[in-house]
Amino acid sequence: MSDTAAGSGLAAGHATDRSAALAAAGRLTDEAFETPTELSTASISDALDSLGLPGSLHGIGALRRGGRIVGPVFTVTYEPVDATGGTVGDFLDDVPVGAVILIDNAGRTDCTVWGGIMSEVAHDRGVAGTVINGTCRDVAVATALGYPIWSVSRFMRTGKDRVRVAAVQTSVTIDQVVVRPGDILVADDDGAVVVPAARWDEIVDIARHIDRVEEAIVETVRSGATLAEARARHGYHALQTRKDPS
Ligand SMILES: O=C([O-])CC(=O)C(=O)O
Ligand SMILES: [Mg+2]
Repeated sequence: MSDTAAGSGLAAGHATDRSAALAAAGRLTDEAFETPTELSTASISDALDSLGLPGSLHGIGALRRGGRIVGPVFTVTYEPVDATGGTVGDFLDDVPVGAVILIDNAGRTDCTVWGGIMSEVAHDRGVAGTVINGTCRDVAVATALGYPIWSVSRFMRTGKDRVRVAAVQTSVTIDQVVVRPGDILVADDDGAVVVPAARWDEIVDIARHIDRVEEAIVETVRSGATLAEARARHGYHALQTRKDPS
């Protein structure tokens, strides 16, 4: 058990080494995974558009402003239960350090799949954040911790006796976006977007190019051009236009 796990009083055997944890989370290792701090979900979404790739998770928004996460996805799928016995959070002991938990409860908003105890534990263990196709509660706890959450909504009725974990680390489909364990999720004030792990470097390069062009447009306007002139000069409209159908 590492010092970190000991210090937070967590169970022995929990993955605390980042490289091993990332490898366990999916197909990526630390070395293969650059995490640029500057790229926005908007730039990444435009980069995906330019390649004809899906990835933007429509309907899922930031619980509070100012959060930003980048990390490999640990997927969790929930299903409804008719009788008692279902619960939430059974998977949390297995989530590696640095992973982003992506929970698919089919967009259900009448009962939770995340709450304050889970925020406390995930925060202590160094989980990057939680993205939920569904709802969560105990938002004040997450806010006090600074633990970042993106979800469809917030609502206080528990998922206990209403849902249960059906699968972990299998592909999930959210808003027609197929997400595989180990794909890279980026989330900020504009929402959450997922990039296939194998396309990450390519998407990062394109997103950086888009950022540079957009900065040049603003500079061009500040130098005296009209917005129309600046956009035309730098090819603004075509930035995200599909160029390489795949
Ligand atoms: O029932 C839930 O949503 C879980 C919960 O409150 C918690 O983890 O504190
Ligand atoms: Mg609670």
